[in-house]
Amino acid sequence: MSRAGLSISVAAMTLRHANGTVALDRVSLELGEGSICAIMGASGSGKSSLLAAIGGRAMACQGRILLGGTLLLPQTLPGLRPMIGQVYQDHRLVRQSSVLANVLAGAAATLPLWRVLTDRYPTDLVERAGYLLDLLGLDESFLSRRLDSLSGGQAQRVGIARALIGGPRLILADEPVASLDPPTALRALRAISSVARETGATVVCALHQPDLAASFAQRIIHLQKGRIVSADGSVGRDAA
Ligand SMILES: Nc1ncnc2c1ncn2[C@@H]1O[C@H](COP(=O)(O)OP(=O)(O)OP(=O)(O)O)[C@@H](O)[C@H]1O
Repeated sequence: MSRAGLSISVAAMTLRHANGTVALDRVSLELGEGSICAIMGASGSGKSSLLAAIGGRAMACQGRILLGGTLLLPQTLPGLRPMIGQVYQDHRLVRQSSVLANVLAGAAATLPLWRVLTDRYPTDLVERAGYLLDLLGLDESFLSRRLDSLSGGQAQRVGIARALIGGPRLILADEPVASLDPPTALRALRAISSVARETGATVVCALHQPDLAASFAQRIIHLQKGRIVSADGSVGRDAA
């Protein structure tokens, strides 16, 4: 599995929420394909808003975003979305479904509809789900468990596996280790970066822990009140 990651180009982007709050203020950012970037900043600084904008979940009111050279617009989003794996801050998992079904949902967009509707997923994909969960520290006994029987930290790792299973060219992770103890957090970030290296995916990840960001990312971007106040490191894999 080797495909190029998506480059990211954000130019003078301003994002204003419906209530008038300016969450991002003229943010510009260039990330090379396959690079791993951490976004840091205090609560409310705009990390989730930036990830939402790049993931096409919040349209910029000014500026532009290009993913792999394609301008992000409502009409280009359906083509881009299957290339993006997203880890949400609030997990967005189906509590009544099994762990396996939740993970496989991340690959649904890449499969023929009949497979999704009949719940008949390719064997290699089911094996991949087990592999990813194992990488994240959840053994195969978790596959058949209902999501609502899991702890918060276990559920968070299911959300990570769901984002990774479709072989995304871009991984956007919003505080993916917020519910995890330090060793498990490190393990989860290593799982994300090892899958990204394997597939060539670009990664943008919001984190609160400076030590984890330093060990995980080639580049760290600091946000403050919706603006980039510093961006360490260089773009692309050469900074590894
Ligand atoms: N749906 C929304 N409607 C209105 N304002 C919002 C909305 N979502 C976020 N905001 C505001 O936008 C700003 C940026 O919020 P954002 O969630 O991006 O910050 P964050 O850095 O991810 O914070 P945290 O670390 O707490 O998750 C904040 O002032 C927040 O109150």
